[in-house]
Amino acid sequence: MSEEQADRMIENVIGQIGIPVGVATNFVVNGREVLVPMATEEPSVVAAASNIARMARELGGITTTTSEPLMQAQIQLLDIADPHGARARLIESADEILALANAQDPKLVEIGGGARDIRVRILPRSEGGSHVVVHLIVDVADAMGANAVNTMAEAVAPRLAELAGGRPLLRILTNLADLRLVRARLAIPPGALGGGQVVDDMLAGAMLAVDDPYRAATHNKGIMNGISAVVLATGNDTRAVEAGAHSYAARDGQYRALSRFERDESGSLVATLELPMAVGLVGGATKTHPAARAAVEITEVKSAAELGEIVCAVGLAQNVAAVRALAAEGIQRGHMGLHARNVAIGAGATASEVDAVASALVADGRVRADIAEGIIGELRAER
Ligand SMILES: CC(C)(COP(=O)([O-])OP(=O)([O-])OC[C@H]1O[C@@H](n2cnc3c(N)ncnc32)[C@H](O)[C@@H]1OP(=O)([O-])[O-])[C@@H](O)C(=O)NCCC(=O)NCCSC(=O)C[C@@](C)(O)CC(=O)[O-]
Ligand SMILES: NC(=O)C1=CN([C@@H]2O[C@H](COP(=O)(O)OP(=O)(O)OC[C@H]3O[C@@H](n4cnc5c(N)ncnc54)[C@H](O)[C@@H]3O)[C@@H](O)[C@H]2O)C=CC1
Repeated sequence: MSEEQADRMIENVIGQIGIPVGVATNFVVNGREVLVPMATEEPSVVAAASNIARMARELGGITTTTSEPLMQAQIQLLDIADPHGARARLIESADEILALANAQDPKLVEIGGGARDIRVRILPRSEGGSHVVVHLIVDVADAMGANAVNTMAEAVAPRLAELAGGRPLLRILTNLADLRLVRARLAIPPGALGGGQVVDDMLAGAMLAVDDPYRAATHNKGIMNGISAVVLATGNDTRAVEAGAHSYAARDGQYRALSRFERDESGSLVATLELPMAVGLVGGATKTHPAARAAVEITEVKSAAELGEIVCAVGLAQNVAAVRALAAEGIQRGHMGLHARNVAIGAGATASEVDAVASALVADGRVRADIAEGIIGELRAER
């Protein structure tokens, strides 16, 4: 991206930060071969996703589904004397409110999207009384949708307040986009994973992440290694997707794993993942960032829904890779093997020394800065 383009994208630009973009290979998603661009600074992430995508091919690759692209804006209403009466009045006027919302975005309506419904929630308020919150549900088509729904929310808020008999306060989308869910499933025979004991141990390890928030945080971080990398590469909003994922992981009141691991009747590992997925092909930086546009082209997707499904497939593959490594040889062998080049550079290796130092670190088995410094010293003494 040129400096001029960057300067138009955000404020007070002083530079740009380069993140490597790798391509995950071996992915078959809903029967289609897909190359997936991943932007990440972390070694072994691209390799791990490619590794499990390869293993999943034997039983047909990764299968995904998605719900409608429905985003929700929240409009908070204050000073309501009769919350239940207000709720009834608002629902009685739903058609008027939807028409007012749709008048804000003729382009979205023209392509088949637009405001679809309202929901009125009455929630207990911690300091006593209740909150009245209206959800405006909008089909955002191929957009991430935040700007689209926020514009509608601000436009309808005064009329909502009038109908409810109070005043509006917050008018903003929720990142807990639980009406815009994406799901992925894969199956791998035990032989490919290292045998039946490895599968049993993967199930036991994954179950700890269902029951224990300390483990769930790390398990889900592994999922987000894949998800955030594709979201970033395609110019989408990583914070929005991350907020959606983590809030969905805590939807029953306890933070849990986003994925589930089981064995099917033939003994194969079956892994599934479901989470909100607010990504778009129009709007935000997806169209303005040249590298993001090129990344989307690599995936050959035609809709935001399809992009979201691929993102989810990569998250699942990444998760299975990490849990397999943890249940088998441990994470350090594969991860540190690929991290060795970073350790070598950090220890001062020059471009011509990096590969030799990394290989020596892997052979030594101790991928550490002090060992790397010693190896560099030896190499230079030999010259
Ligand atoms: C790293 C591997 C894949 C090695 O796995 P391996 O079996 O030792 O390596 P391999 O050389 O036999 O390669 C197997 C396949 O991996 C891929 N692969 C392998 N190397 C490359 C490479 N250089 N470039 C591109 N692709 C690569 C490639 O698909 C290859 O198949 P091939 O193409 O050769 O037929 C494996 O050990 C692995 O999957 N480890 C998991 C690594 C991981 O999860 N890293 C994330 C960082 S750790 C973390 O942040 C999350 C965590 C772990 O805390 C989450 C959690 O706790 O749940
Ligand atoms: N909490 C959050 O997550 C927030 C995120 N944002 C930011 O909002 C941006 C995304 O907002 P958007 O509404 O997606 O962007 P946008 O407003 O740039 O684009 C969406 C608009 O594009 C038009 N459009 C044209 N073709 C379309 C198609 N095929 N499908 C759908 N719309 C089409 C529609 O008029 C639609 O309203 C991101 O940059 C995000 O970072 C902004 C505020 C809050």
